[in-house]
Amino acid sequence: MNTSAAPHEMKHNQVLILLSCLLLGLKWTGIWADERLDYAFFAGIMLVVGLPHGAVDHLIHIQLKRQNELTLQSLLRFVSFYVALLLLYGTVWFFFPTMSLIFFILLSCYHFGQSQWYYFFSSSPVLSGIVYILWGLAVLSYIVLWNSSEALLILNSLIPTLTRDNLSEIIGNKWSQIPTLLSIIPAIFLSSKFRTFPKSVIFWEVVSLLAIGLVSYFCGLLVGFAAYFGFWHSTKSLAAIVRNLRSVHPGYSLSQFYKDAFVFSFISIAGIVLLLLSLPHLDLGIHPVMLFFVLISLLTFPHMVILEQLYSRPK
Ligand SMILES: CC1=C(/C=C/C(C)=C/C=C/C(C)=C/C=O)C(C)(C)CCC1
Repeated sequence: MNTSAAPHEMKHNQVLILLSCLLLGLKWTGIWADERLDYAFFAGIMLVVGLPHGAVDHLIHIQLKRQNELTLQSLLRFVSFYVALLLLYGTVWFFFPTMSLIFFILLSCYHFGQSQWYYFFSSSPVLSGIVYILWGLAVLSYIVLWNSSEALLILNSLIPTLTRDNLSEIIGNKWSQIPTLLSIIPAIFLSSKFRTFPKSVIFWEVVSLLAIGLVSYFCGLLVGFAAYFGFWHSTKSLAAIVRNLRSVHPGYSLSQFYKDAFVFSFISIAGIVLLLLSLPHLDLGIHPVMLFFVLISLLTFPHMVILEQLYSRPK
């Protein structure tokens, strides 16, 4: 348990809740109605925090390995490891898309839960792993199941058998109730923390889930995902990364972070834009947003391995 992190996580949650209210206000009043704004918001979030938060993994890696300096040799070794994992996972996606999607979703849920609730755990990797996955599943279900038509359109281009009819046969037509059911276990977990954490910390975690749910429900798939991914996941991971680097390089600042993140953010953006532009010529029959998620999953796979080491490091 890391109770000393609770106050700043609570403040962070409050700021993000405020941002979510602002977003909901813009949507409800009709000021934000143009669909092009949804795409612009999605792209903006990816550029400003989404991609950069995963672009200093090389620095975290050398810091965790207790090497003081980044040498050309250590950078090359790291990049080879990254590219090897990326290519391996890319090949698996190509041959086994359904299995890869399930793997990606479970890993993402774990990664999402970890960035939000890491401070509730210090040991017990099994319990924390289960709780992280369940938290992530609840949040992802708000985003995907409350926007199921949009989500199916994207998913269907990768897995043609994934249709509403086929899914209804498995889970019936009670889609929209699944997110509420999935919220029960994180809620039970939070109530078990009343004795060890201040009530206000628990309260703002509940409101955070509510805010993510409301934005997902009212703002559509793209904005719902971008708001969760950008506001909550990326800024929280980014804060953890900066805190970590600051523990070794006192005075490490946000502007230094963005300078350090520039090269790999630029390479990722250029790669994604290139692949999306060449999509019409590749004849893959895959929806551009789905291709984007596959590309993100490739970049995210090695990133999750590095962040796992950062969060599970003894405090
Ligand atoms: C929203 C959404 C999906 C899930 C996306 C996920 C799970 C993204 C995870 C990103 C991560 C983990 C980034 C890490 O930094 C699907 C199901 C692919 C398609 C429908 C829309």
